[in-house]
Amino acid sequence: MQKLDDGAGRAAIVTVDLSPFTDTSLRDFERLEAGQALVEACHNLGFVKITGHGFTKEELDVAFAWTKRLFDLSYEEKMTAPHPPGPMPHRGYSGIGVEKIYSKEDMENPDCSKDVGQELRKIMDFKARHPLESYEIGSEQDDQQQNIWLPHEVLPGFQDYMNSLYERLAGVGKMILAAFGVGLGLDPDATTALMHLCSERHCQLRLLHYPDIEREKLLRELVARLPPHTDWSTFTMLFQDNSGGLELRDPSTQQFLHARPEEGVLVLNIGDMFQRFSNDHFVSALHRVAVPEAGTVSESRIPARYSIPFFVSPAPSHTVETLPQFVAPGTPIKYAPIKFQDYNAFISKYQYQSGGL
Ligand SMILES: O=C(O)CCC(=O)C(=O)O
Ligand SMILES: [Fe+2]
Repeated sequence: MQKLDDGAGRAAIVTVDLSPFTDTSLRDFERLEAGQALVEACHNLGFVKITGHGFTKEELDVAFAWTKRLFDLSYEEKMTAPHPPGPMPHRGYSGIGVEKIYSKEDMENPDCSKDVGQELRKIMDFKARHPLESYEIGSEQDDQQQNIWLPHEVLPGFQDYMNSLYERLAGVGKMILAAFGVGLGLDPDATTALMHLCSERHCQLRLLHYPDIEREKLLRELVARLPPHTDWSTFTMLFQDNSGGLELRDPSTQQFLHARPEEGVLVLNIGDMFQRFSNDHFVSALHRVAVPEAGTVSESRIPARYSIPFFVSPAPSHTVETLPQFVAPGTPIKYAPIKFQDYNAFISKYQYQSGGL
């Protein structure tokens, strides 16, 4: 484990090496040490950088090359796999509309008022305007939502590659969850409950492209590529290119820390399900994608950014309950049990506003 300085004297995002869980030559005490470092980092901040996850630099280059190939297609080609209107199924391509400019106020006070009608209008507005495009992919074995693929001739090999990437990432998700179990010192029953937080058939792979932005637009107060939100999965594993901009909030200081891109490093943030399961031992991390301040940009455009988040999630029918180990007289239970699909239904009306799953 090493501590990194973010360069501005702020608290560092810890990096944990999980190779003891991928390298079979390593021993139990090394696994224990790595698992404990993971638990400690996520307890303190709600997010962590991870190495030793099993993906090589070359494999990540291939994943980003496919992602770029997808978004380089014409709009008409991408729209041969359109995300249907409404939240379900959450699959296929969502395009860029007219840009939404986020004010500093939007960034600091994401509005989640109770008026659903008004919220839905805002969501439509957000969807139509936010300056990014995405492609959502699930497991081919998902019994609730079917994938929406481009016709083979539009991008030959894309479907097969993305299916294999999904499978690999689901495996990494399971491995990381197991590492949490080791770090927490869970008994077998508690470990079984923990492992339900990752259903390999119900996770979600997202490909994201934030187009390049003219400096002029920055000057007109564009301050976010993605406004602050939490993810409502168990945790999110994210690979990013070297453009930068992902920031996660340190809950003790309320400061956003920049997850500076580093080759081969995966950024993990805790999601709402893990927060409920752990009774706030791990807190769902507020995060956003920022753009540089206009005054600091000398080029006429800031470059495009690509990222690949993978949302590790329980099965929709799974009821997420707080583990008794996290409840004590001083820390009473905070969350009622909830089915993941009910939580999703409740929260998905804010989907495009919150940018989550
Ligand atoms: O692009 C990123 O770095 C963040 C993406 C994200 O937070 C999300 O898709 O929920
Ligand atoms: Fe997110």
